[in-house]
Amino acid sequence: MDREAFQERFGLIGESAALKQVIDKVVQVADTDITVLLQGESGVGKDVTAKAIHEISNRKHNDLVIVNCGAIPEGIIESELFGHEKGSFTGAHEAREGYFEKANGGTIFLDEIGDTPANVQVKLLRVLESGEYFRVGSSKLRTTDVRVIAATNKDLWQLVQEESFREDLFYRLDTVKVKLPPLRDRPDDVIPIFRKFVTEFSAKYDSVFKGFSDEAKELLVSYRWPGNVRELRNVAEQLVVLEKSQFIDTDKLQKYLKGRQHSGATDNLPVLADQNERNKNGAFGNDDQKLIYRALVELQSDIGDLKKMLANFLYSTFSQKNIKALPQNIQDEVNKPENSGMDIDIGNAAEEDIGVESYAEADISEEETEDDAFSEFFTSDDIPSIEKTEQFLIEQALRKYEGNRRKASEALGISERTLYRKLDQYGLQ
Ligand SMILES: Nc1ncnc2c1ncn2[C@@H]1O[C@H](COP(=O)(O)OP(=O)(O)OP(=O)(O)O)[C@@H](O)[C@H]1O
Repeated sequence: MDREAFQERFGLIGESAALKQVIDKVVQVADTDITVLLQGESGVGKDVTAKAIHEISNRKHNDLVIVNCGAIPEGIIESELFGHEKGSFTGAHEAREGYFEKANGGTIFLDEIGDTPANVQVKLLRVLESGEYFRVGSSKLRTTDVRVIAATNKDLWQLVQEESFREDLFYRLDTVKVKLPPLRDRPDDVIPIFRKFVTEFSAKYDSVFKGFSDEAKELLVSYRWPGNVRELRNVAEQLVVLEKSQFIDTDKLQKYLKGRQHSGATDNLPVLADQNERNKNGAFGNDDQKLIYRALVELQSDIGDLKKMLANFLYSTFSQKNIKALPQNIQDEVNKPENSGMDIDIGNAAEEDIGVESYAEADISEEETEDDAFSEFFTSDDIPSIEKTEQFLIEQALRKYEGNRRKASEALGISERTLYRKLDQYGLQ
């Protein structure tokens, strides 16, 4: 297959020398079993290229298994990749094959490979070198025959320098490196790709804008496109839908680009108020003020949550003696009833009955407190309602297991899902 046929078949538009070079290399190696490392910023086309390589390889009749190594929680990535045996960890009710097993005979695409945890990197190296691996919880050596395509938006060599990526794995992956250049480095590609998206979206939404001014075209080409082709696609879609029958000049186009026009610290602000959107005194307009206000309120609430989390953590981790050694303002926060891990809503009378308010203040051990609370609660003359008892037990269980909901639900003999529902029902955090 030649370059033009490849571009045509996979809809990869572009006329820049940089893209042509990339495609030539891809076509050259696609029909082999060689490992390919795709490198490039987010949205440059790594995913679509990996799929294309598989589609024209001699493995195309078998599976292409796509794994986003950065999206799988660290605790389960090994079993996801290599599978596990029944009973090998809590929750492993059945034996399960992993992605390498599924991809046997086909291709595995390891996206965001730079995010693979260190303990799994060593196992990846082995399977890449010899095709050998073990399921979690098994000592039986298995083999798989996979072609590996990996992708990263990070500089893997830099990760090696920082010792977060194994050097041997780096060299193993670095066999054929395909660097997909960012869109800003191939301005010749912008208009052709944009045209393709506009045609597609116009057909999809039965909508079209009237045309484009020359200045607007220039702006499209000179814009930095931090989100690369994905961002260009989004802009095309928005213009087709939101600017139906309109003529697009730079002002109109700016609306869809301006949030990302500038680079630097202001990129992190929720609002980028353009000078021309401010009033004559240079003050922010109404909408800007609202957005800034909303952002500040959210920030305040986030800080409040963080304070609570920290206070809860300190309360459950530190002894009262240690808490007393903390600065007074932190002690005050920790000793607030809602942060002392005892924010159950059981009414004042019941609180007094079981001595809840003394938890944060008394210099007594946790175990004594729990025992007291239980005996007082259950020997009280007033029979507490089932609801109050339930709340009390949930709170005690959470307290005993330091907020660990899985352990608490196990102790209570209910599912974790039921526990969540009850916490919600009783307004407990
Ligand atoms: N040259 C191109 N011509 C047409 N469409 C393209 C081109 N390059 C990329 N695209 C499209 O841009 C979008 C983003 O591409 P893709 O998902 O492959 O990027 P990526 O590099 O894998 O991004 P990420 O790292 O975020 O996963 C997709 O819709 C893809 O089809």
